[in-house]
Amino acid sequence: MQICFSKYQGTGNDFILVDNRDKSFPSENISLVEKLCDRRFGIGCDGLMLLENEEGFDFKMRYFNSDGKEGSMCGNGGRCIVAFAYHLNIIKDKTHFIAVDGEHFADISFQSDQLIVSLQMQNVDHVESGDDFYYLNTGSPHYTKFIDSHEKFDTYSEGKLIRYNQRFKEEGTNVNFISGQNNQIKVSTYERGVEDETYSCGTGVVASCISAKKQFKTESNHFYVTTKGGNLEVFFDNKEDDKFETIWLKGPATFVFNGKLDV
Ligand SMILES: N[C@@H](CCC[C@H](N)C(=O)O)C(=O)O
Repeated sequence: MQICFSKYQGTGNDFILVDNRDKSFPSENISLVEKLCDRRFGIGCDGLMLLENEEGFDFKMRYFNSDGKEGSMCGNGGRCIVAFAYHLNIIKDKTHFIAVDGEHFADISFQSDQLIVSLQMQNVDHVESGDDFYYLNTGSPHYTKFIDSHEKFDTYSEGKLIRYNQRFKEEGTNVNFISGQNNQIKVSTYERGVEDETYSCGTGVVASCISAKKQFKTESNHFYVTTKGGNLEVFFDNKEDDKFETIWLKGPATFVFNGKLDV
């Protein structure tokens, strides 16, 4: 069979996008998805997404990590599939779609020629605070830890140690390291399912901003985040201690290329 795909990236978190409205993609074939995502033997990406039809919504997002398994919510992936739906003329500048963690709203805007997607994320109503970490679910599970500096910091090795510790080895977790102060932070992420550091992780950046709000007790609910692959903004309402609502993740979602592959 031939697979037609588009490659997108959101702050360096890169994805294969397939229009699967005809349901022809063999999504149960884990080894095929894994091979397509492989950077040496396939197209190469952090994750693969299928855009499908769903009644009552503009589309349905299905996300697979690069290990080939269907994953939890991907924030940068969510922003990229909105750009994909826009380029397929399925939506205009606003959308309402469904993903594994529930419904999402998103808006498209342009800064110069750059397409920007603002994506509304699920509310967060519980944040575990440990001695030197926070743990919360922003659509995907995230462990967050503050570090003095990212200079010479080994996100891959340090992240892997936490992801495979006694607590997390079965289910896994994504692990984020945060430097900076108040509402201006830098975030690096080890992603489960990719089992590597990625250039950016949207749900991880949201989790990191909520953690920074708690850690620095800052007044601001609008955060500016630097990742290895670019800049993101996060803003939310926080009227009660651990309740974070109307959470938005904003940043560029960029088309890279189209391709066809015989498999
Ligand atoms: N890169 C993603 C997170 C993807 C999900 C994660 N790897 C998991 O399955 O836990 C993002 O941008 O949020």
